[in-house]
Amino acid sequence: MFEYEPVTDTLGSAGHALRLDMVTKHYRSPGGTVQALNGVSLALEDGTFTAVMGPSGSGKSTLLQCAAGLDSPTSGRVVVDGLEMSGGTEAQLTRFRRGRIGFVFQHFNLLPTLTVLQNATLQLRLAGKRIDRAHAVQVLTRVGLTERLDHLPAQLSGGQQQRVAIARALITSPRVMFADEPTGALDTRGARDVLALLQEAVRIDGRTLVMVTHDPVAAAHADQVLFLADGRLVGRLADPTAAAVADTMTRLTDQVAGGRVNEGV
Ligand SMILES: Nc1ncnc2c1ncn2[C@@H]1O[C@H](COP(=O)(O)OP(=O)(O)OP(=O)(O)O)[C@@H](O)[C@H]1O
Repeated sequence: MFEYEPVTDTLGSAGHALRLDMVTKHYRSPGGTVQALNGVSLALEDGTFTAVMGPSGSGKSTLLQCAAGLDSPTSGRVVVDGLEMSGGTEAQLTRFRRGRIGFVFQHFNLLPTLTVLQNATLQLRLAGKRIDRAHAVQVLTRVGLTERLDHLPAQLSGGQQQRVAIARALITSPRVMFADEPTGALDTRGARDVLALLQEAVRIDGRTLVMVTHDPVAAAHADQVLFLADGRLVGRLADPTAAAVADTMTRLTDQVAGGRVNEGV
């Protein structure tokens, strides 16, 4: 029996792969309390690609960590696949994430002593699931790594390592995939390949993707861009172009510098 109860309130989660209701996150630091997130609410439909942007320190990584169940909000709730995730023990959260949530990190987070195939199937192994080698090879073929199954991460380029990380996330068939600066450590070509694969995960497999990025070109691959400033959502751009994203970011950064965040972008 699963520990988390389905959400049956009047706000309605139907069709929403991910929903955040008034999520706040406060950190205690030597200088006092930092309000990293200040009442963030959003609802993302199935099979959509959302980029999250904002000035440094605006709360992007905190938002991703809380939405992905890697950290707990101070208040508010996170609903994935119609089930509330907030709260619970670390073991319960880990079980909840399995099969629902995939994560792609900026620095790949591969284990250096495991091969490509072993890294890609690690989550299944940790969950005690049977490894379907044919399926794993199929996913690795799709990300262009058929010839590299027995290589170690150190024998791969950055772009190839990130493709292993994408395969690792895809193999568990998650409802929602989170990517934190997935192209931040890659050259232009590596970044382009990774963005194409992430787009494919949404368009072909119907995954819901949330990606934090500083790069307007990367953000322009998404269906929409959400802008954060001082821990609040302050704007949204649908069908973004790189130029429109860059322009909005410039205005937002100027507003933050001038203390005019509440004007919206
Ligand atoms: N563990 C922590 N302890 C204390 N403060 C934290 C912690 N993590 C984040 N913060 C603070 O919370 C705020 C939001 O940080 P966060 O990393 O989410 O921002 P960001 O938008 O991702 O920034 P960047 O673009 O620079 O990566 C910042 O003021 C940061 O200093």
